[in-house]
Amino acid sequence: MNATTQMNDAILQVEHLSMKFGGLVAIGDLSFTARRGEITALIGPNGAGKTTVFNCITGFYKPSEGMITLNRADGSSYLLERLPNHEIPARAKVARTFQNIRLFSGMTLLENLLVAQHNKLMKASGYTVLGLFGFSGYRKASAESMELARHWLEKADLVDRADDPAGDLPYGAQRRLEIARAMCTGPELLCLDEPAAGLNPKESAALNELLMDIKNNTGTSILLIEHDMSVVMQISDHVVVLEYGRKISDGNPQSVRTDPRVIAAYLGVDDEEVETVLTEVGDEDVIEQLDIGPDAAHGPGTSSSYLAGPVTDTVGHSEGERVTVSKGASKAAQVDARANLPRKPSERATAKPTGKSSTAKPRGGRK
Ligand SMILES: Nc1ncnc2c1ncn2[C@@H]1O[C@H](COP(=O)(O)OP(=O)(O)OP(=O)(O)O)[C@@H](O)[C@H]1O
Repeated sequence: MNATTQMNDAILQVEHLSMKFGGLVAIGDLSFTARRGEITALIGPNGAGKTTVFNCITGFYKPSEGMITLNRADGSSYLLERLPNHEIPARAKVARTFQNIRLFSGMTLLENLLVAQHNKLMKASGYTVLGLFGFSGYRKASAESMELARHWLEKADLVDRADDPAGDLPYGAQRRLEIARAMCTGPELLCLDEPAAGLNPKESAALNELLMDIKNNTGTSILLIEHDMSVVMQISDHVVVLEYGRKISDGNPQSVRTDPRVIAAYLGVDDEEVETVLTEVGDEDVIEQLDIGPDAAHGPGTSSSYLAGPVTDTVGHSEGERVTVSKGASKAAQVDARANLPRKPSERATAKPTGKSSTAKPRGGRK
């Protein structure tokens, strides 16, 4: 694969992105790529910086440093951090949904999908009232908008409720309507912020089906923030993991799932599974870490600049050795530090589960 092909394969390139809020470094030197036609998931514990990354991509925040490049299928590229906010959906073709549903709840489902196409319709009217009645271009655009709205209502399995107010829909259906509305803008990159939050298993399955349909049958690539690991593991092609604003893992779902740094930072798997995986990688120290629970001293909210800081901390090791890690080090960094310790081969071979039950949970709860 040559360099040009690789460039075209990347719909989104995030390079050395940093976002600071006063003394708080919410994102620190983050780089990753989302490939065209794939579902890329951005995961990490609460406060890891996922929504901040979305806000930088979609123009809500201007990053402190770094470059965000959107490569459209027609070969044009846009530096999103330099594009005015309103041009990001219109020119770069990036659409997003939010953690909190933002539908027009008093409008019908159909009206919600037509409003999303307002710009296209206004353009076709020539921006005049006369245009609304006189231009054949407007009538054609209007018919196309209705057709597109109907298409996405069908895809979202909502066509039977087209004339109901959006606010009357069950929660899972509202989530699908939001995605349908975003798809009516014809995005090349669809950014979804926790689309499965609050869904029951049946609604979650319907969401997975809709997202797989988008992936397989449209040219739209998906970037997804999600806490629901059943969604992430089932539909993602590529997973990027953040902790304290830094990338700690990047790969396919299977490799990320078994990465000890991820397990230590973001316990999105069953307790038994955590122990099995850690035993397989021979790291009993991490299991002990998990039993201690979340590292409140290093968590968000307790430090005004927890990514930076030369202060060091000395951590006792079960075999009497001592590992020095930076005081602000994340659990992932501590796992890395321990991984560098010399170990006797015989000890590695005989590593056994401790039999202790891991009690640590992902930091914080869902919003
Ligand atoms: N506008 C802001 N001003 C100050 N701090 C902010 C702002 N937005 C985000 N932060 C801080 O940046 C850090 C990352 O927040 P962010 O919401 O991006 O995390 P997240 O990974 O999306 O979390 P969650 O999973 O809970 O949604 C947090 O410490 C948060 O308090």
